[in-house]
Amino acid sequence: MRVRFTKMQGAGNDFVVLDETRARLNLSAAQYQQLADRHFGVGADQILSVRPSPAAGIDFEYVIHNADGGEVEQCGNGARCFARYVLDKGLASSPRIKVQTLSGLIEPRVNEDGRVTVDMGPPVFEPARIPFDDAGLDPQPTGGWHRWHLALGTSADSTILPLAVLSMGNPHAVQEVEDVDSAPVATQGPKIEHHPRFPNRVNAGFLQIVDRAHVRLRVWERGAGETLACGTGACAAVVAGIRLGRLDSRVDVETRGGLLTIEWAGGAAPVLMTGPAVTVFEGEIELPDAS
Ligand SMILES: N[C@H](CCC[C@H](N)C(=O)O)C(=O)O
Repeated sequence: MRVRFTKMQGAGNDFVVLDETRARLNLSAAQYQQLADRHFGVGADQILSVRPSPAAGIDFEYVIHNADGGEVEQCGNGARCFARYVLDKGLASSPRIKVQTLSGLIEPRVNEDGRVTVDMGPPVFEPARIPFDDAGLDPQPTGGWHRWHLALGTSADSTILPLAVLSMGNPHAVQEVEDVDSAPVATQGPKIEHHPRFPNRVNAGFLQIVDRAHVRLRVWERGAGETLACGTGACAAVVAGIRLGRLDSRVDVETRGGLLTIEWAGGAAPVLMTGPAVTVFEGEIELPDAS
């Protein structure tokens, strides 16, 4: 089947955007994987589908698939590109929209300077809602950092990691490192992603705190591997640092693909994420029929 797409990126996290406002493409997991494949397809970290409003008062449905073909609850960098796309394509009449995702409503707004701010909703800490199996772990997270000490392996000498675990609609496990450039992202990332205490797997963040308003971050993403930036990962890392008492309520997050700004007033307040959203090219691809 022939598929028209728009390639976009937000801080280097890259996407194939599909307009399904007039008709569903009904793609299979294998076809999503094909679109995301950097050798045999277009190449992307995630595939974003723009679908019609599901209910009054909501402008669009926003559906996200990882490069591995699996559907997920949320994608922050993708939300900024989604807002840019529907405005540029004339599908939205306002720069501020309400969007339904698997994890609930988010509100992106395209700013005058072209950057996009998204109300990502409040973070979630209850293990069952992340989901995270904390059975048998220290119920009172130690050291102020609301974190659990997780063994990466089963042998006596396996690494024990102090991980902050929370959800931004999708699950995140964040650890503090001295220097992101030397952090063991490629080796520890997959072990954390597939750790049995995360029944739906997890995104693994590696956070370096530079000062109270500036951090550096790398993320091994569930279903995509290390990406140049992760919007929900930036939200989760800043929320964890604020709960630790180490960060202010507005933080610049330096990622390998660009700068994101995260704001959170604490408690049940929403997390606001601001960053770039760029259209790279338009194209068409011949996809093998659903398998
Ligand atoms: N890999 C994530 C989805 C994409 C999140 C990321 N690209 C972002 O900008 O938030 C997950 O499986 O939950």
